[in-house]
Amino acid sequence: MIRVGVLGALGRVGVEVCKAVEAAPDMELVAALDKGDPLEGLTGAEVVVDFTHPDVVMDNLEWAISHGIHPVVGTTGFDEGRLATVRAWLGENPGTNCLIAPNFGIAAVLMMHFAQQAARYFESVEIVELHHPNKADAPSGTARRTAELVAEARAKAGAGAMPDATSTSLDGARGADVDGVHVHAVRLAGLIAHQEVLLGGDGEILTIRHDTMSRSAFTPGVLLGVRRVRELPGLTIGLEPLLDL
Ligand SMILES: NC(=O)C1=CN([C@@H]2O[C@H](COP(=O)(O)OP(=O)(O)OC[C@H]3O[C@@H](n4cnc5c(N)ncnc54)[C@H](OP(=O)(O)O)[C@@H]3O)[C@@H](O)[C@H]2O)C=CC1
Ligand SMILES: O=C(O)C1=N[C@H](C(=O)O)C[C@H](O)C1
Repeated sequence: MIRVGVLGALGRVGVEVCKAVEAAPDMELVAALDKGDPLEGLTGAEVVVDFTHPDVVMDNLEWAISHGIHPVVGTTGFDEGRLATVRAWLGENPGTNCLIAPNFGIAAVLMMHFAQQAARYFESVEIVELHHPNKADAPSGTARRTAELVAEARAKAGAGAMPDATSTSLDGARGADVDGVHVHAVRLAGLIAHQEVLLGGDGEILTIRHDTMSRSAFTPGVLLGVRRVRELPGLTIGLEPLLDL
C-alpha cells in the first residue's frame, strides 16, 4: 500500500483526488489537509499530492522534500526559477523525487504532444485557453507549457518569427507572449478547463481542441504519478515520460 497525503483536500480537484486515492486498491489516504492544517499532518505519508495555490505550493514542497516525502504536484505557477529551486531542494535530499505536471488529464497531455508535433509545419501558432472564472492564475499552466513546447519545436526546426504586422493601441489585445507564442486567456462562467491550439498555414488551418468535462479526468493521471514517482529520479516535468511520449 502506498501511503498518500493530499494538500488542498477540500478544493475542486483535491476532493476528486481524495476519492480516487480512497478507491485505489494499492493506496491508503493517510492525510487529507487543507488551508490552516499543519504540514506535520503529512507525517507517515510516502507521497503527497498538491492541488493548492501557486502562492503556497513552494512552502509545501520545501517541507515535503526536506521530510523525504515525494510530491506529485498539480498546482500551477511554475517558472524556470521555481523549478531550479525545487531541483536544488531535491539535490539536498537525495532519494526524494518530485513530479510536477501542468495537466494530469491524459487527453490534455496528448493535445500538448500533438501541438508540439504539428508546430513546425505551420507559419502561425496561437493558443486560446478557456477556464472557469474562479481560476487563480492566467495564463493556465497548460497553455504556458504548450507554448513552450511549440516554441521549442519551432526553434529546433529553424522556423522563423510568425507573421504579424499588427500595431496594437490597447495593451493585452494580442494576449501574452510566451517564448514568441501568443496565449489568450478566457474566463467564463460555465466552463471547466479547455484549450485550443490554432495552427495556420497557406490556405488551411488545423485546430487542436481539448475539453475537460469533469475534474475526475485528472485523477487517473494523478494515480499514475503516485504509483511511479518513487522510481523517477529527481524532478520530472509533465506526465509525458510516464505515458512513453
Ligand atoms: N495539473 C492539473 O492537472 C490541474 C491543476 N490544477 C491547478 O491546481 C490548483 C488548485 O486548483 P483547484 O482545485 O481548482 O483550486 P481550489 O481553490 O478549488 O482548491 C485549492 C484548495 O487548496 C486550499 N489551500 C490553500 N492554501 C493551502 C495550504 N497552504 N495548504 C493546504 N491547502 C491549501 C484552498 O483553501 P481555500 O479555498 O480556503 O483557500 C482550497 O481548498 C490550481 O493551481 C490549478 O491551476 C487544477 C486542475 C488540474
Ligand atoms: O485551474 C484549473 O482549473 C486548471 N488548471 C490547470 C492549468 O492551469 O493548466 C490545468 C487545467 O487547465 C485546469
